Amino acid sequence: MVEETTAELLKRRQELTDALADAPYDLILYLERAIVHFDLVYPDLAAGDAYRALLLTDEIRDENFEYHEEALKACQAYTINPCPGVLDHSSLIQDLGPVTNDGGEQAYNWLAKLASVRCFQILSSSLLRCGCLQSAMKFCERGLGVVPHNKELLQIKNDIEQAARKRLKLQPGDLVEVNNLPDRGIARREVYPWNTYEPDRFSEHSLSFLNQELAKFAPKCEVRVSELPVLLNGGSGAAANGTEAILTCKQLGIFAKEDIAPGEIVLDEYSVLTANNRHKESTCDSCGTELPPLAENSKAVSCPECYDTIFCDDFCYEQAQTQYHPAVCDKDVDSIAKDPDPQDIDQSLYLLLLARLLAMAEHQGLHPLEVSSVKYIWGDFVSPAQNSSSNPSQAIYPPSQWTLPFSFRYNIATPLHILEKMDINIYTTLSRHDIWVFNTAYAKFRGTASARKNPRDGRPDVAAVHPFWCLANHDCDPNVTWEWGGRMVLWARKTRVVGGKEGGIKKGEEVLNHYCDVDLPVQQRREWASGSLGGWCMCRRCREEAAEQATKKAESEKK
Ligand SMILES: C[S@@+](CC[C@H](N)C(=O)[O-])C[C@H]1O[C@@H](n2cnc3c(N)ncnc32)[C@H](O)[C@@H]1O
Repeated sequence: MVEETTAELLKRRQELTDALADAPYDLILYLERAIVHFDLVYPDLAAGDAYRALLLTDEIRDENFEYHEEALKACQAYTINPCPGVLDHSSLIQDLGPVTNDGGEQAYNWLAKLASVRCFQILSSSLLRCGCLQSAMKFCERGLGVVPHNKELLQIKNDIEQAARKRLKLQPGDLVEVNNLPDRGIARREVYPWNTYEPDRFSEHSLSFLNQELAKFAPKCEVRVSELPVLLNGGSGAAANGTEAILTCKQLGIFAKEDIAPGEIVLDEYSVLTANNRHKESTCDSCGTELPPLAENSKAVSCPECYDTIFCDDFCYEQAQTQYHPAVCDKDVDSIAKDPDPQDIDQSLYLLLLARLLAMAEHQGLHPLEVSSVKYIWGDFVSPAQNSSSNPSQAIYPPSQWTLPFSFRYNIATPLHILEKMDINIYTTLSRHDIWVFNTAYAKFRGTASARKNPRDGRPDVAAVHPFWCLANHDCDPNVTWEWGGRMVLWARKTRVVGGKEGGIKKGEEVLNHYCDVDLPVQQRREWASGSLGGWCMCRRCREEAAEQATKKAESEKK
């Protein structure tokens, strides 16, 4: 029964998405799709639709806005009396006061105002479900500014306050201050049921493409299916220290096709999927390397069209020109998300990686999820069934199985703002720039991006995704080590961490990368893996060291 309903909602979602492709400025369609997304338990996507609808209400009401004509025309396809069903909601029309004239532009201004309040209702209730309390409260208050007695908005305000009291552990008399409300929320991390862009990563076709590419910068390696231990969620005892059989899963990994000598370079990868969150910082716009001080013999070049954009040398400039730069050249996107507040550093870097991906897609004429640097990345997705498993009306939001960090600012408002700055129409390009597309890219970046700290103040300010480097799985006794400075280089270790054995990688062995500092003790390595990978590392070294510690602890307790 429940399944049927989901199938019906998914069908309706597709119909509305198709209708939006034909009528991209129709705010009613956006609102209808928002409701469907909400019912399908994707409140993040509902908020995205309601926000696009809200922007269209502004377009209708201000004739100086860029899409005024188009938005008004789309709205005029509907009657005022009766108005579209999605707007005739609870006591909204009564609260706003009826329209006095049901013909001309005045009447459509009224309809746009009514629609804006409906947007505020959907935005505030959806963002509340994602845990973005500050944005939820701000939209709720904007709605109450228009219809102060609207029961639904008053109820949402009360719910936001309750959620805030719980989350901030406030005492009964404490005031809930909007500007102190937490705004970091969480959304579902999944291959959406309608996402047709995810490849079958284990197919012959995918593996042959990946291996063709890999051969260019890691000639002794190949991509193969690998069997990995399932990361353990909060385990202890036998399950955590390896005296029990461990669960495994299939993923991709990198393997040696030939013997690789100790100290030999295994992989040398160049990527333009980079981000820099400092404004006017002297790093190469393409590869992210710190530029040397200007000197007469400097190889650095600047773009002849927008002088502020600097590249290490002609190679980096060429890469930028062929892969992304023309899409952002002289477009005033440079200052967006730069010099963030300390608590926003990670989000700003992921956002700037998304901005780079959008520029690559635009310049290369591809859907963002088709760009080869992200297409084959696994985003640590959870199945849609598991994500929507709880009963929507009784669930506590956001539920614990949701794992994608989400905020109104970084997942909705700023990506759309960046597109506008790039002169991209955010309505007619919905299929490429829907919120689920941004979320999918974020999921892929979250598990794979590497960041570099600025040596002057220790703050991470440059990030990059190297799609092949990140195919090499982690092990706490790695057989390689790496360095990122313009290019990501992996070397075979001369000596292994465990037992000081000789390094090198034999033909057929897996390349064992390290994503954390392997000199840390097992407990700290596992804490890191829990935060970054989503569970305790179950590699042989972790299991053996945990077992050793458990034995020592048991012996000392006996004494
Ligand atoms: C950067 S990717 C590595 C490539 C990945 N195996 C693939 O198929 O694309 C990181 C993800 O691989 C998996 N992984 C890597 N090393 C692992 C390990 N030692 N144990 C379990 N899972 C691991 C985790 O799911 C992690 O989030």
